[in-house]
Amino acid sequence: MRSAASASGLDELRAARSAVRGLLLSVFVFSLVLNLLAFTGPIFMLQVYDRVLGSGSEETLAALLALVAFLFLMMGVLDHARGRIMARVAEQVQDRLETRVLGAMLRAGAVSGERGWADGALHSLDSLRRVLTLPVFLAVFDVVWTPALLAAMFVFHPWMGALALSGGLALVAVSLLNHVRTRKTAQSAGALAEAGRRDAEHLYDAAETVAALGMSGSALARWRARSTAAMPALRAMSDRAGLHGAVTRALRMFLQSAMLGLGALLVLRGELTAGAMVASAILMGRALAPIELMIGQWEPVMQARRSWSALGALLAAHPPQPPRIALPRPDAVLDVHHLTLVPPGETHATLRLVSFKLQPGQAMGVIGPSGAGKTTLARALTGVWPIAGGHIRLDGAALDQYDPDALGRAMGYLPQRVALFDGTIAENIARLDATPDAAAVVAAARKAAAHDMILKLPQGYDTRLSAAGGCLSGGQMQRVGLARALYGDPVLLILDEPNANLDNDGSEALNAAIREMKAAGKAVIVLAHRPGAIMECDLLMVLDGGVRTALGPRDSVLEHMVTNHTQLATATRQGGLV
Ligand SMILES: Nc1ncnc2c1ncn2[C@@H]1O[C@H](COP(=O)(O)OP(=O)(O)OP(=O)(O)O)[C@@H](O)[C@H]1O
Repeated sequence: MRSAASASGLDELRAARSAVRGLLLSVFVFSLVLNLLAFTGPIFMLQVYDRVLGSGSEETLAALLALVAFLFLMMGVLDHARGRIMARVAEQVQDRLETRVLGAMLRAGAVSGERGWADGALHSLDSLRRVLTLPVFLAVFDVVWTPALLAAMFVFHPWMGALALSGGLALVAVSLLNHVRTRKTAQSAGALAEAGRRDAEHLYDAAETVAALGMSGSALARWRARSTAAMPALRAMSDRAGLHGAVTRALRMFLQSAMLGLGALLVLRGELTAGAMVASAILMGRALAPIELMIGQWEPVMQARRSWSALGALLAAHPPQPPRIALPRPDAVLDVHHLTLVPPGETHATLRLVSFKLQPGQAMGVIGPSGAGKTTLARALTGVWPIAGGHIRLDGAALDQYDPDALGRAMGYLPQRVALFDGTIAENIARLDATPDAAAVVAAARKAAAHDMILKLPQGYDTRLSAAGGCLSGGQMQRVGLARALYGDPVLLILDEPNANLDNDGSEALNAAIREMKAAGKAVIVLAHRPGAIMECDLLMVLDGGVRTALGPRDSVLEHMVTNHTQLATATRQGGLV
């Protein structure tokens, strides 16, 4: 079921793998040659023991040594080249997937707000890239030649072949047994370690609150409890890994001695030459090396397998955006009809059958108590949350008919909690544009009354900010956020609690910006608690419990509310209402 759900994502991953097929083929060919060259040592031993020692010819020994030196040099060169090619394979796979994974991750974050997605996806991509550069991946190319090397040992003597084969099978059996016995512990240890890491990150993000509210003792105790809970599983894993390592090492060393012992017995019986005995021991080492490597590095391989599935699921959940025909920049005509929205992952609608229209030059305020659905409406209007019913049309086109980035450029959005990015103030205002338009940056800052405030900073527009705002106060961050919303002359401006952190000057500048937008034929929506923010609004919509309870010219809606309120208060005083 899981594979069906993530099939399209896995197809994308397979397409990335197919793109490096040529490079992988060359690694395969190199591996073939390398495994043929693996016979160099055994053949040399055969020649030395069975020919040179018998004939006593120093010239033959010198010639053989020169040949062997050349062949080992070739092996070294090919092995190095193989490693270099794999590094390029990893680079290309990452290059092909990175943007797509990051895009899917951003969309996942916008919809679910879950930070775990982000960490998980980047970690998965990194573990895929890493496994491609590990020797264990090259061992996969070598292990296919193991049967050929074992067959050569059967040619020396069937018993030698049988011993090597059963030795290899014993190594694999020990590892499979270990894997089966530790699988559940490994999963729970991994999950607990991951949860502990997330906990620590959340604490770090909230470090200021933790310190200010004297929570460090209880926060650390909470984290410690989780970390202690993970210890037994981690200890069991480490003990098992140690035991497994010790058993496989002992088994491998015993196999080497057993091979020489069996060889010696066969030599004594005259069924094998001394050269073949030594050559068999070398061949066995070579044949079992990739198996040992794969056994030793099993965990990164399993991790990469899990990453492959996780990335497949992420890509399937957020498929590539279909190419859309470029629509002309819209006019500020907004038509929202019977809008119904269910937050991602929820079952209940938080907006129901909400309708309104906005024309160029109009500004509408949206008020309502906490939890009424104001921010939800902003998320729907910006196209961040998918709608469950009804429609939103901007200049006649549904939001998903626009290219998401083009739609974003046509809109200005000031969220309730302004998030800034690592970068300069200018880059932040220019929405991280690689080639910001300086004049437009300054114009947007002026409209948001942020220009003078920015100039007073030591580096002005080049002051570096961090995601948490850096050196800016809450009100300054909100002004920079407003300037960013106004950058690029948007046709529709959506402001969520825009004056929450503004002083009088800031509030006045905000109202001036709304006036300017209206005069330029743009539309503005202000979602607010505080009346100061809706001063410039012509229309007012009241939301309550996700439902529109009033809509009309601002003053008449307010008047109606006041009348209702007065009647309500009078009725309550007179005991008319329960
Ligand atoms: N990410 C979310 N997932 C699920 N439900 C959500 C999510 N965000 C908000 N809600 C729910 O949607 C409803 C409307 O919330 P919303 O944030 O839109 O209210 P609001 O009017 O903006 O409130 P406030 O004035 O306090 O900001 C609330 O009942 C809230 O619990």
